Amino acid sequence: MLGQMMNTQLRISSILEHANAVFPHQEIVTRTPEGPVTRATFRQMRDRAHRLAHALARLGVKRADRVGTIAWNTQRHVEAYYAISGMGAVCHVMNPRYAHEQLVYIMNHAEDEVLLIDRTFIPLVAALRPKLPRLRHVILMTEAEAQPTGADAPFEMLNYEELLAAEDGKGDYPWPELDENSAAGLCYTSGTTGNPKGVLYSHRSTVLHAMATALPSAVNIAETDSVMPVVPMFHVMAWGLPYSCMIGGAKLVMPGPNLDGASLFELMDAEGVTMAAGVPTIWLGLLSEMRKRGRAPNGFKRTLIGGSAPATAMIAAYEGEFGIDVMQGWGMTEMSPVGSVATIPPSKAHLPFDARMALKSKQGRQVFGVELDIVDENDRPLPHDGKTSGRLVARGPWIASGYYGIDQSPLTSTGWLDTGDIATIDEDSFVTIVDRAKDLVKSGGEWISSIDVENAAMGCPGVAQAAVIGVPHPKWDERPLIIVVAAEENPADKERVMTHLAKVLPKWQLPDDVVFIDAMPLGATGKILKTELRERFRDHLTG
Ligand SMILES: Nc1ncnc2c1ncn2[C@@H]1O[C@H](COP(=O)(O)OP(=O)(O)OP(=O)(O)O)[C@@H](O)[C@H]1O
Repeated sequence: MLGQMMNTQLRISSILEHANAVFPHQEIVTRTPEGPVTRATFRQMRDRAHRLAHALARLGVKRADRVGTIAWNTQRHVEAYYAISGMGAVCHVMNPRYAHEQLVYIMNHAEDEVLLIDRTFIPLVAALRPKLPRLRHVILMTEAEAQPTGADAPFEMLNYEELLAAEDGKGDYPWPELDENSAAGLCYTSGTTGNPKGVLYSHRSTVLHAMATALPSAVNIAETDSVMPVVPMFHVMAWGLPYSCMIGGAKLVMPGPNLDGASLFELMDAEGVTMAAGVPTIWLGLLSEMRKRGRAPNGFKRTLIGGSAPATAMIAAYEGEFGIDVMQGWGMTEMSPVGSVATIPPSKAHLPFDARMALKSKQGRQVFGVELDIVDENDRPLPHDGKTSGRLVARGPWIASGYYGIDQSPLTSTGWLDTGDIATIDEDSFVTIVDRAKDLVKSGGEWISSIDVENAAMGCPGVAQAAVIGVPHPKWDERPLIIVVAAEENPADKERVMTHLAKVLPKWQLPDDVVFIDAMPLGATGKILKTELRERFRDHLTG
């Protein structure tokens, strides 16, 4: 017997219409790539998204066409998210930090017909343009009067505001009644091995992911919040925040291109940001700015840190020095991205500070909708005892079942997504990522977690950043090498780092050497690029 409830479809356009109906006066604030801070209400933004959809239709965009974006976190980019997906086309976000040949591959593979860009990326697109035969229009997201001409416009660009102005008075765009499984968004993983792979989100997966992440047991997004997604909109749809904030009714504060600690602090302070989200390297910058000023930005209460493991020392500094609640999130492009969030359950709230910080250093518990498990090499489930480690697998309605346009499956033999991470899960469902399988240091048949050694090093005074890699060793196959960026104040030296590590790690896990560098190489998403470090220091122990 079937239930008798309506089978209305989950669509991204319904998020926009809901926000317009229920939170019409809520604001989106942007520090634009041009500099000034702009603001609009959700209602104004919704009307502009309708006009953009009209304009794209006039340019010939049809259902299922791919429309690319290379843009910062801005109001116009959010409008593009809603207009493109709402009209039934596919919003293809691209990371401008990818290598040129990767971007050319991605855009040709996705067959983008129209591309929306910020002015920062004119030189980048000028270099790519001759290699993009399918691309019909490039739209520059800037004011009409700021549209470049002559040598500043090396290829033909339409102006975003002129396109919108031409649609004035047209009224609402008739959002099509799409099947909820229709494609809505496209994001390519960086593909540290081989070509990038496209993950194709649907309306259903996007809406469900946004609803689940907004829940109090996950990221907890409310109308009283002012949320700043520092995580770029070109990286896994800014972890779904442009959707979940409009479901929850939270004010959106978009930082544009300036992501240094001082710029973030100023905008957060002015806009009363209560919750901000980004990768660990961003929060190191903000932490040092807060220490310089001796205070946190006005109203700042919580931060969501994910994308790679935040050091326990940093979590403890946010909480201990500034009273800011750190939530760690774990996930991946193939998972829309959120899989788990670490928050302290009431049953553990009485624990001493260090024990609570240790719990927050785990990657947290699965959010509703996602099932997580660990398996052995034959895909057989392993015990959730907090000790046994295995390959972390996931399944759920916002987890990829394949890649766009290529015949390569990310699934295990039992149909779960293989995340490429090695993890333990305890009796309370807390997941601990031991390491990415490819980052584990394999020393004489034993595995050393680079995350554990990095965490230990980050607790050493005078260490600003630490990365551990496995390098070839004549006797043990691989041994850990630690690469350190020393803090400006009271910088650590080799002896201090090794003495500190010897106090907290077993002897066999101690790195064979400490190397100091001026700055960590960062990948396209702001994570430390271990592939580059491995390449650079491959011969360090063998000469
Ligand atoms: N909180 C976290 N703690 C530890 N690792 C994390 C965390 N969040 C994400 N990760 C790591 O990031 C991975 C997902 O990365 P993502 O999908 O963003 O692409 P990426 O880092 O660019 O990698 P690639 O494109 O090469 O697959 C996870 O599998 C995990 O290894």
